[in-house]
Amino acid sequence: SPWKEEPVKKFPEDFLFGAGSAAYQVEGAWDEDGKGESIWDDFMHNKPWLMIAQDGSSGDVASDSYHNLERDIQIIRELGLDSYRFSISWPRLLPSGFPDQVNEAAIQYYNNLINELLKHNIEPIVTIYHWDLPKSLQDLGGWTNPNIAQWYEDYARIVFDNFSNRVKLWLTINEPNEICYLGYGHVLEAPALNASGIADYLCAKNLVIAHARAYRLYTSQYKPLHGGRVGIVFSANWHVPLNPDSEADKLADTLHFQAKFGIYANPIFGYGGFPKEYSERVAEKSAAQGFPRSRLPEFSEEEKQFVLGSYDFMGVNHYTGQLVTAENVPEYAVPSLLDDTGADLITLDEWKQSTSPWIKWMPNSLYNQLLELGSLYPGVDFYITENGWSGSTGLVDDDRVDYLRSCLQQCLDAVADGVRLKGYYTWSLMDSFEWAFGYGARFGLYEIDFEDPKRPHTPRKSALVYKHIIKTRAIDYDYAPDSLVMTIDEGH
Ligand SMILES: CCCCCCCCCCCCC/C=C/[C@@H](O)[C@H](CO[C@@H]1O[C@H](CO)[C@@H](O)[C@H](O)[C@H]1O)NC(=O)CCCCCCCCCCCCCCCCC
Repeated sequence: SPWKEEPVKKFPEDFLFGAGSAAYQVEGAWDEDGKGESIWDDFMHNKPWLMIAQDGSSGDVASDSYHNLERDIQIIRELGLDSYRFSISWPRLLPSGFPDQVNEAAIQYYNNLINELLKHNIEPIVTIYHWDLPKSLQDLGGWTNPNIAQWYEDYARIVFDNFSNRVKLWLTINEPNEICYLGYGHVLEAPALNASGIADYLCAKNLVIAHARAYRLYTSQYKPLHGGRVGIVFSANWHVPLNPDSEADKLADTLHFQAKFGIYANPIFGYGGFPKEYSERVAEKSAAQGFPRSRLPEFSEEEKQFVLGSYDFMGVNHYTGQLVTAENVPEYAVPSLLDDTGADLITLDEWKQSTSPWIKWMPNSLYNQLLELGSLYPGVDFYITENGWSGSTGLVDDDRVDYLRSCLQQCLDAVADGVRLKGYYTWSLMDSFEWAFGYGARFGLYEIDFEDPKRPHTPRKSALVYKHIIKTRAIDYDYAPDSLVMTIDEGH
């Protein structure tokens, strides 16, 4: 392999280096040009007390990308990215949620973005759904209503009809666990349903079927014409038993992994349906709690076969890791997913803390995660679709530089050890609306001044370091930029 023969490990020429964003986090223009209301518009406007930031912020204007397409293209070109990840807003494209009206202004905006990227040889990778469900569909039950699989396929068809002649890499859904568990099981994300152990499980089944419908639609009708590839994005943070010799900790780790990852990945990439151990656990708990059937729904044999194998690759979002234990587990709500797992999560004080309370720097977590995924799903191609470090305002972001280099080194090491990793997208291109944390957690390679109506952008040190890595396709730990000035290089 070329990876092992190089004295300094280098990324191959066809490895995609990118950066990412999501519509609600950057676009703004929340009610302009015919856009419909999303569950995040509703959450921020009507339930602000649920926000962690408690500052009344919202994505109404965000980074104002809807009005600053040229600026976004400029910074992507300055960085020399091979690829840019962005999402399409379902309520911007289909204001009612259904294809009865298709918003021409949305088609125009995404067409312009895609065309500009291609003009500069930047490969678009498009997320079809990154959390901004039309509120009208949530009023009908959202992801807990089995009809959503059909609604999502209808939406995906409009997306493919308009953009698949130019977009070759598709991500159906971003982070099922965060959608279902944090949004339907908790109040940490929209729609804040707070019905864990029931709504999150209904969501999980409907979501993987929706994904499979979009995948099969693409494969039968668009792939023969355009030859693209379709995947789904999971959040995969690294977990190991706190005490590797404890059978109880090992079981808690397995069940926790299945609850947060396996119930989404196994139906598509594994042996079909929900994972066996977790299904048995929830069935036992449900019976003991007086439910007439398991709270975890079942797949029919036909559904299992329809979903199984519905992928061309797996997108992986990775930020951190935790240790899992069955000891001193808090009294979780009953029923709830956490109660079903019987697990508690621990982090160590010596791991560096980011601005986001849930991200600590667990050494080597990305390498370990990639190795585990590579061995669980041999032959599958992977992309790191998100990885990043949150800080605060300021341009000299040395922690982010260190984290970036370390994570890219772990990618190189994983590939050298046989993992089929095809690309890496840092999160994120620019500062953006960080969900329940508002503008308090900054992930951007570019800083955005949210106080200024023009939303000016300024490169951080990490932007220059990432640019150098992309250009040389290697990690030079001694590289330090002379200044923080960014320009577009010849050929970009
Ligand atoms: C008695 C027990 C009560 C149980 C309460 C359960 C609470 C669960 C807490 C779970 C916290 C973990 C949240 C992590 C979410 C991330 O996976 C997710 C990643 O999303 C992607 O990342 C980008 C950066 O965030 C984002 O911009 C991008 O769009 C997206 O694709 N991130 C989010 O969902 C953002 C909002 C998270 C809100 C979390 C609130 C955390 C509250 C405090 C947690 C304490 C930390 C404990 C650490 C260990 C826990 C796992």
